[in-house]
Amino acid sequence: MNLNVQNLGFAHGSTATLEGINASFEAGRLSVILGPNGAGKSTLLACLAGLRMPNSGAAKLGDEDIAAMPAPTRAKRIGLLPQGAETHWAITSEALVALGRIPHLRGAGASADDRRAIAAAMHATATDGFAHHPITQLSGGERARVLLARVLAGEPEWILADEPLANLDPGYQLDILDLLRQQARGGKGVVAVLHDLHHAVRFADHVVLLHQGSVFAQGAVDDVITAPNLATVYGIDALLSKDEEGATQLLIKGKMRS
Ligand SMILES: Nc1ncnc2c1ncn2[C@@H]1O[C@H](COP(=O)(O)OP(=O)(O)OP(=O)(O)O)[C@@H](O)[C@H]1O
Repeated sequence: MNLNVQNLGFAHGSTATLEGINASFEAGRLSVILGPNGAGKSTLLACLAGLRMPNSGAAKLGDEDIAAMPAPTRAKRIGLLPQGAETHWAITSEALVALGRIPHLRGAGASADDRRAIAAAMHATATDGFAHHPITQLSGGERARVLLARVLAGEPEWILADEPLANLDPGYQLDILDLLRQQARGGKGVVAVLHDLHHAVRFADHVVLLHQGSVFAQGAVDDVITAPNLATVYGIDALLSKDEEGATQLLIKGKMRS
């Protein structure tokens, strides 16, 4: 089942943020939304998660309008890791991850399934080592992984991650990207907003490049992350080539000279 947006428009007040967006995201793929600051990436992700109501068009899961889904159904099917998510109360990591099971609870406390899902999510994100530590005493990177574990614990069909690599060191960035790719290989739909073009080149199965609230290009990495597209959208001078194994390599040389 795919996640798709049809002629979607969204305005913050009277200012149009997204206009005429048509895009399709397939389960089993790691899709990446790219675009400069303010292009509308988070707003699009919020529409896909059903947290923003489009002013025109629709975001759909298969044929179902996401904005019209009952919230508990939506929360079971679509897990969102918001940008810059923070926690200000001293809940333990494990208790925070357990909150990801709320859509599944039936009032009788945690089931064996809940405990298994929580343990699996903490193991996958390497957060089990600080399961009993208060979240307020973790580093930014550790906290980011716990917040991702919370999404995974809900075992949603779709994982929407808004800048999931913020605060992570390079090693953990690769681990999280690997984890998101594994989730996609396992059949889930994964849509991540990223800023790092190198990561997008290396990990994305599908890219949607936004520019000023519209889709500038979408498709396979090699069709979207091209030197002319990067020059227009980001104003950067980039060189793309293939290495001896056929993998795309990106070199950002600098800003375009005007
Ligand atoms: N709550 C809001 N009220 C008014 N305008 C907003 C609000 N949230 C976002 N915007 C505006 O909508 C536009 C798109 O914002 P959005 O956060 O979707 O962009 P983004 O591509 O995710 O940016 P970034 O890479 O900086 O996170 C921006 O111009 C932003 O200023």
